[in-house]
Order: sequence, then structure tokens, then C-alpha cells
Amino acid sequence: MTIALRLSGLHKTFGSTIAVDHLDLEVPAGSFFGLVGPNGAGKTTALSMAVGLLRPDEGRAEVFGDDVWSDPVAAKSRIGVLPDGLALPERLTGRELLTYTGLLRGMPKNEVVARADELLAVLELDRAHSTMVLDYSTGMRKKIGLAVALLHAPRLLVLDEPFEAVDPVSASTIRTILRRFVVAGGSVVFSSHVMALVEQLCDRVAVIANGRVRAAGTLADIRQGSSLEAVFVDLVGARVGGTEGLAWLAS
Ligand SMILES: Nc1ncnc2c1ncn2[C@@H]1O[C@H](COP(=O)(O)OP(=O)(O)OP(=O)(O)O)[C@@H](O)[C@H]1O
Repeated sequence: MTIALRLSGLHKTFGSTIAVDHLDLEVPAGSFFGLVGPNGAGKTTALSMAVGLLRPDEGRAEVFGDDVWSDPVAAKSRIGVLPDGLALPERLTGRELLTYTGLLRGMPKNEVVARADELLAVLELDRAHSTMVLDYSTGMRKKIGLAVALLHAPRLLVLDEPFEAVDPVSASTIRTILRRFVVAGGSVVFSSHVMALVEQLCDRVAVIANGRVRAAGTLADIRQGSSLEAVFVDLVGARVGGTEGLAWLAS
């Protein structure tokens, strides 16, 4: 089995906080992989280290066998990344951003222009193509970020909460694009808090809590006939909340 993304012993601390705790994870090529976990579980930190945006304290991240840190050019040429809290060049228009990214990636200009036009149209950003990123809504930023990730036709997409703040019509378009990408042989890893979406899209899932993988495998194996949400709550631990405290709110 070819492994698209392999994380081995990834570890990261911020001061006294262990964000990612010797995490191991394998994403087989051709899989649609969902990463779920409570707030602060370490998903963003793990994904950032996986794609070469954040240096791990320990451990390795490999993309199709190429080490993201020791062989970044080979690894990064195969991945498309939608990071969390996307920092974009604010004073470029959507079209300029795609052109700039494509040329930096060494793509021929005519190819960049054709793909940029298509991506802007499919993601319904065509009216925003001449607007500076500075003036984009949160959802539009997510979509232009996704366009940047897709532009060079990577083999692996690593997407941090790609559906967050995206309207239902655009979300449906994005689901279709990602499904087509996987059917064509691509691999997708994405994090999400929406269990129904992960169940609908993914064939593999990992549940992360406290910086560690609590469960990973095929969706069917993880669910065991139950719902992903029930398994998640079981693994992560249901918290008592809402039933106690805040008495003043209901008075
Ligand atoms: N730059 C940073 N400096 C200090 N602490 C950080 C930093 N980035 C993350 N952390 C801490 O690391 C832990 C993991 O955070 P991370 O953002 O990876 O979680 P997450 O699973 O992506 O959470 P969410 O679902 O809320 O986005 C948290 O305790 C967080 O406060």
C-alpha cells in the first residue's frame, strides 16, 4: 500500500503545553481521510508540521516517501495546502494571487491563466477575481485558499477545516471537487468538526485528543455500527456542561 502522508513520532510543545504528543498517522494513497478531535486537540499543529509550515520538536513527516523537512522541494511539489488562519497577500486580487502562486510553482503562464479562470468560475469567485483579498469575506478567503491549493494539481491535499464559513452551495461544489479528485487517484486529508460531513465524505478517519491519535482506521471500523459522533464523544469523553451552572442564564 502506498502511503501518501506518514507522520512518525511528531511532537510539538508550546511552553508547558504539549500540543502534539509523539503522534503517528498514516494516510494511504487514494484515501479521503478525516481528522476529528475536540478544540485544542492538536489537529492544526499536526497538519502544520505535516506540510512543512511548523517545525516539529521531534518526529518526521513524509509525503509519498519524501521528508517534508529534509527534502522540502520534492515533498511540497506534491501537496496542496489550505492552512488554518490563512495568511494571504492582502493587496492582490484573487486572479493575481493565483497567477503569482502558479508562476512561483514554475507553471507555464498560459496554463496558470487557464486554470485560474476555471477555478475562479467553479468556486464562484469570478465576480471577486478583480477584488483584493483584503476585501474578501471569511468564506471567500477559504475558497481562494482552496483554489491556491488546487492550482498545481497536487497528489495530496491537506486542508484545515475547508468547509468552515463556506455557504452551502459552495460547500457542495467543494465536496464535488474533492470527490472527483479522490476518484481520479488523489488523496485528501482534512480536519473538521462536522461529523456528518466526515461520515459523508471520508473512507478513513482519525480521532485526535490531547495531541495523540485515539483511534484511526476505516470509517466502518471506527464507527462499529454506531455514529461517528457517538464514537467521538465516547473516545474523547463526554463533558458535563449545560446541565449545571449558568443558573443565572435561565432565571
Ligand atoms: N502558536 C501557539 N502558541 C502557543 N500555544 C499554541 C500555539 N498553537 C497551538 N497552541 C496550543 O496547542 C494546542 C493544540 O492547538 P491546535 O490549534 O493544534 O488544536 P486544534 O485541534 O486545531 O483545535 P481547534 O479544533 O480548536 O482548531 C492548544 O492547547 C493550543 O492552545
